[in-house]
Amino acid sequence: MELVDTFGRRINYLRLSITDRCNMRCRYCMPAEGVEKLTHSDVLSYEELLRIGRAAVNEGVEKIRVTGGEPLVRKGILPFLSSLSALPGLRQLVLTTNGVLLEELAAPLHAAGVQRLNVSLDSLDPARFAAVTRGGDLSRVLAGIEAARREGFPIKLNMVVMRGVNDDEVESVASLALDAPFSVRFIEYMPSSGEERWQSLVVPGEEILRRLSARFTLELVDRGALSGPAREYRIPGAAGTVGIITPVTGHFCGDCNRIRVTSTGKAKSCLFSGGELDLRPYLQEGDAALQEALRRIVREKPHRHQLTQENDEPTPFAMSKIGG
Ligand SMILES: Nc1nc2c(ncn2[C@@H]2O[C@H](COP(=O)(O)OP(=O)(O)OP(=O)(O)O)[C@@H](O)[C@H]2O)c(=O)[nH]1
Ligand SMILES: C[S@@+](CC[C@H](N)C(=O)[O-])C[C@H]1O[C@@H](n2cnc3c(N)ncnc32)[C@H](O)[C@@H]1O
Ligand code: SF4
Ligand code: SF4
Repeated sequence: MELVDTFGRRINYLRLSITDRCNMRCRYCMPAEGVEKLTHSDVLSYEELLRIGRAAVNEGVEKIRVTGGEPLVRKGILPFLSSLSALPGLRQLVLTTNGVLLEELAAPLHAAGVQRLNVSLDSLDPARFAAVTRGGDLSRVLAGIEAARREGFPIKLNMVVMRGVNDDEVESVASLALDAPFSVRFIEYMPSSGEERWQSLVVPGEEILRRLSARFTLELVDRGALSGPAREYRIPGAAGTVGIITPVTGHFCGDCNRIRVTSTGKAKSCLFSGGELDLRPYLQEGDAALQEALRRIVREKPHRHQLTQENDEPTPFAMSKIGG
């Protein structure tokens, strides 16, 4: 089976959010307070999430990224990941985390079959890190990244670049790729939670690249079939790579290969726009119904999002609920 949308894009990547809770409150992702907490019964059980994963794999999905909220705060995640990784036909099980709990969980995550980790890292300055994440402890995240490295995980580091907040650190964060095999990615800030004047925080990917080019020689790397949205560059002599993710200024929608499912069971055809389908009623039926629901969401996938820096309409959605 293959999932192909109306624009001929093959959908082989599912981003599965398993919780909307988090042990940090990054200013670009969650409001300081007033996030309505989902109750236990709102959130899908692991059994239901596994059924969704299986249905997606039966439809031709080859890569599942587990995300959140912070996926590592949900109890019982390890047996769930083991079951997910055992799905016949799944080629990649990967996870995005803020790294806070990685020091203790890197080894069991590896044993559970997770193949790669993406870790958020927005500053190398402890005070600034704490400010951006509203209380995050940089030393724990760095210890987590180190533990994941020792465990042999390929690691991508994600930095959301915000003008006047952390953009002066682009070069120093990129330097992490010189000696260690990290793939360091700089992400354009996207509007979240309907905020105003978000445009002033966006540092366009081309500007980030210009700054990196002034410091390093950059050689474009070819993209693979299961690759995410980043444009990646090699620095001659460096152990890792650097890259940009440009959801605002440069559409990668033409190559989009993914759908999303939230922890409450809402399937989303696109991060920003397009339809949402509640999978709960389909979970009451057999797997065939669930697979048909996934085909339906793929049919509704929009060509691209309408977000531009010129667009003043704030987008009313919470990244932490969708999983990025
Ligand atoms: N607009 C948009 N942004 C995305 C999409 N997929 C990922 N992102 C953003 O890219 C950033 C990094 O996402 P990750 O969770 O690390 O996943 P990824 O980049 O797909 O991961 P890889 O498959 O390892 O390259 C996050 O800020 C996401 O919100 C997408 O389909 N559309
Ligand atoms: C929502 S988080 C969930 C996983 C995990 N808690 C983490 O922080 O990596 C997934 C990704 O979305 C990114 N993200 C969240 N809000 C964003 C925003 N407003 N603009 C760009 N990226 C954002 C984060 O940096 C992270 O890489
Ligand atoms: S980006 Fe990740 S760590 Fe930060 S608040 Fe959102 S879910 Fe939590
Ligand atoms: S904005 Fe929508 S269509 Fe574009 S890459 Fe992201 S999910 Fe795909």
